[in-house]
Amino acid sequence: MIPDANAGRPGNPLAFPLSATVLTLMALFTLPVATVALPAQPALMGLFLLAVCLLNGLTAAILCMLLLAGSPLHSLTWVAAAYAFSTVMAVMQMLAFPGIFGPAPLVGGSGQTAAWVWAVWHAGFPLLLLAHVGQRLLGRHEAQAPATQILPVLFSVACALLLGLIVLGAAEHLPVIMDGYHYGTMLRDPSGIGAVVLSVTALCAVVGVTRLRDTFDRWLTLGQYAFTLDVVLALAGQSRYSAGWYMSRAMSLLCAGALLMALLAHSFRLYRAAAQRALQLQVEVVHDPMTGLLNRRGLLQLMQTELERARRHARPLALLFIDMDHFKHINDTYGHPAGDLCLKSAALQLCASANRHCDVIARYGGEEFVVLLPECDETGAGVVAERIRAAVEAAYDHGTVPCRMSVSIGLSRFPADGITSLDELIDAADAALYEAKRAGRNRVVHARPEAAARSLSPS
Ligand SMILES: Nc1nc2c(ncn2[C@@H]2O[C@H](COP(=O)(O)OP(=O)(O)OP(=O)(O)O)[C@@H](O)[C@H]2O)c(=O)[nH]1
Repeated sequence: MIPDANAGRPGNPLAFPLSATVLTLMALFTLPVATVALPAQPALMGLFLLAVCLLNGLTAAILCMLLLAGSPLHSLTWVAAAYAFSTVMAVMQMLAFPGIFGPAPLVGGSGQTAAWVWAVWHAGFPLLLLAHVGQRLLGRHEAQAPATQILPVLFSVACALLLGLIVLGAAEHLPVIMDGYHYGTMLRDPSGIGAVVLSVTALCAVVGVTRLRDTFDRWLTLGQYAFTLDVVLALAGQSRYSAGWYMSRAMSLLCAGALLMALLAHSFRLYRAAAQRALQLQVEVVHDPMTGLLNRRGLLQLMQTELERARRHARPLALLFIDMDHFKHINDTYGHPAGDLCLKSAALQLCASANRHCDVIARYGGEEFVVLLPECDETGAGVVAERIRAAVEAAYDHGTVPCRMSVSIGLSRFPADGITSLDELIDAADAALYEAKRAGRNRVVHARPEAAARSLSPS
């Protein structure tokens, strides 16, 4: 379902079964003592609802952001809606629960307002998950634009607000499901039975449709499993502040946190993959894939820096412009793969011949290379150029290429008369290279920039 998140990462296979086992054991240990009354902690309920609200809200927000960003998580749009619904209902329950903001509830005088908010909440969440299952069964999510996918979330928030406000305002007129702290009647009432049936149905539907195929399916299922246990334990407890009631709060938190953990792990993996790709692109954009040398873009970036450094510290800088001789003939006679092999071999000879740490070697384009030699005067550069020429020529004797090959090299230097910029340094070397070709190839020619400048200037 989400290829980008799970590519090559099946996740820890034990995490899901272990978590499900822990939830089951927690429920099994609690059920026999579910009705045991424990000390009332309304302030704890405030903290709990705040946490549930934050966890659900974060889950919904992250899902919405991923949806808007065009993530392939698009089939989770109704899941985002369900968590958004839970967020609003948690706020409603905070307002309706006595003892959080004062002895009386902030809104809704009736003692059963909070119970009705709970009933609506625990019917709405599984219903929205069933909508998610329906959407996956119909496969309707693929074609929708990212912004359209947020509509179910807006719809669920509107429903939660409307239903919540109705319950807050009219709970006194609804059937009685709360007697003091006791809500045992919900076990026989549609409000309780409905919540159980919907939760179990949603759980079975999620398992049946997703078949727990990927990480998200598993954590979504775990969240719904915790939600179902939340409903069962709350009803089994039959009254506020019973063991079952407290354990159901814990389950509610786990439901809110399960998918959030999976989303955070997903976001972390996405971020790490993006950061690695960005680094990789930074390298790729300045390198030639065939030879592994710098490409023209990378070379020009470095050259500018080296020229400024040479100018500032009055140090010499030399440039070799290198072109393979009769390379078209090599391609035509031996084929392009052989031509490529020759280029790679020539690149290796360049690296072996200009081997100072500061030397810069680049593939300028096609069968042209440039070697930049910082801290190297004309004599030294001539030695390196001759070494390169001889090494390329000797490659055939060493059996690394299928044919004889040679290079012509133009050498320019800085400082020199008439050379003040990068372009002039390159042009001077290029002109010298042209001289080398004209003079018969397989040779090194030193630039005479003053002469070149004179010859280029219109008479
Ligand atoms: N195999 C291969 N050939 C390339 C590559 N890049 C450029 N070439 C070839 O290099 C050849 C360059 O030919 P020309 O510019 O005519 O130069 P040349 O044949 O070397 O002749 P001179 O430079 O005058 O000695 C062309 O046939 C290009 O197709 C490459 O990456 N691989």
